[in-house]
Amino acid sequence: MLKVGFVGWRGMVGSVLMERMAQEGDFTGIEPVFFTTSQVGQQGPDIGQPIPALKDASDINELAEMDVVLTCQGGDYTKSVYGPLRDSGWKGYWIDAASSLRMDAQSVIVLDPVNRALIDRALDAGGKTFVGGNCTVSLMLMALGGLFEADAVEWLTSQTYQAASGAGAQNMRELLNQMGALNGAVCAELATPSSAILEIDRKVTEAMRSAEFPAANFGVPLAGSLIPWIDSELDNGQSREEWKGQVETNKILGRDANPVAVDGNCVRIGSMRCHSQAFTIKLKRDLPLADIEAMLAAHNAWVKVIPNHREETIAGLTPTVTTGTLSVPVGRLRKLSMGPQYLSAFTVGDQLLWGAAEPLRRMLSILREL
Ligand SMILES: NC(=O)C1=CN([C@@H]2O[C@H](COP(=O)(O)OP(=O)(O)OC[C@H]3O[C@@H](n4cnc5c(N)ncnc54)[C@H](OP(=O)(O)O)[C@@H]3O)[C@@H](O)[C@H]2O)C=CC1
Ligand SMILES: N[C@@H](CC(=O)OP(=O)(O)O)C(=O)O
Repeated sequence: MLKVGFVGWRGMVGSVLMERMAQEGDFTGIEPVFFTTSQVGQQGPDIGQPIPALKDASDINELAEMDVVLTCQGGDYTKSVYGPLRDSGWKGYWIDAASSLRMDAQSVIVLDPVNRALIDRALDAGGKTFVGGNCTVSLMLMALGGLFEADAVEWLTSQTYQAASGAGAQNMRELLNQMGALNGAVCAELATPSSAILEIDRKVTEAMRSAEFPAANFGVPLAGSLIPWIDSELDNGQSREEWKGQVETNKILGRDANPVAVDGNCVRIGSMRCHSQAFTIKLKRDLPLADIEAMLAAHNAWVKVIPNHREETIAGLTPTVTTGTLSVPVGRLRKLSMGPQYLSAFTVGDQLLWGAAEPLRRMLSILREL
């Protein structure tokens, strides 16, 4: 039975992973051991079976007892523990949510509905390090997998609308506090139907710009606004989040030698945990729209093609309907006026599920079946 050490299980991504594993009965058939960076000796999560007290996540000897270490603890943890653990001679499987090891030559970025063959080849070749992809990249490939599988994409540009959850749990709270602060600034006027909208707008703007506005985590207002920069700044003018688009897409697809160009703008908006993305896709050939829809729909069990009509779109292609589900709706599919090889598409996905926890859960299942 696989001895699996879980690190980061009580964080936001880790909690979603625990929930999914419980739903799928994934704790049967493994021996789970829970680790912590702050609560050594305390009780681990209730998973319906006895588990030992929490172990120290920095203890290399304890980690080396595991067949698999699955971490959602974050990049700093990975950087401090992975090297020493491997250097100790540990030959176990490392499954990670953080980005630090993604581009490492030894690691595979896992998204099995898209790259199961590549994962299997890596396992056959003795690969031991499997990392979840960036959320926008994974969600894009779940939505557009059919087009990539058919090698129909010449290049792609994406404009993202990324949720607060991508920045962490505190940021989700801050978004709600910002919404509350905006409402609080004008609740008297809102209760009076005759109050002037421009006066309401002036007060909202004043509240947003005030030094008291709760923005310690985002640094600036998100509610009532947006933030067109995610992650750090690179020398070429891209944000790191934008850079991940091309490098991770091609690594997942195993196309490093013949990469597809992927670039765009990554923007934080006031959604809770669903990332949305608008794509302009240059196709390699002029495919009929019906064929494109069929290709996309057939690619995996979670993608859902939404007909390009107003009612279906506003009912089925939003964060509100998608949040908390594994469904990846893709719609607004139409040829652009630039020509028949230019396709427009829009997708939404839960960034904590397919964007983070689900590929890791499924990688563990693949190991369990070996
Ligand atoms: N947020 C996202 O959208 C995505 C995140 N990731 C990766 O996953 C990593 C973890 O992200 P995320 O889950 O947001 O991190 P969290 O900040 O929610 O959790 C990280 C750790 O913080 C510790 N912690 C301290 N106080 C608390 C508390 N009150 N509640 C829960 N945990 C607490 C826990 O460690 P301990 O039990 O040891 O104290 C926990 O494992 C990221 O750094 C990133 O690398 C990957 C994809 C998407
Ligand atoms: N950067 C993503 C979330 C995330 O954690 O991404 P990554 O796993 O690539 O660091 C966002 O802010 O929406």
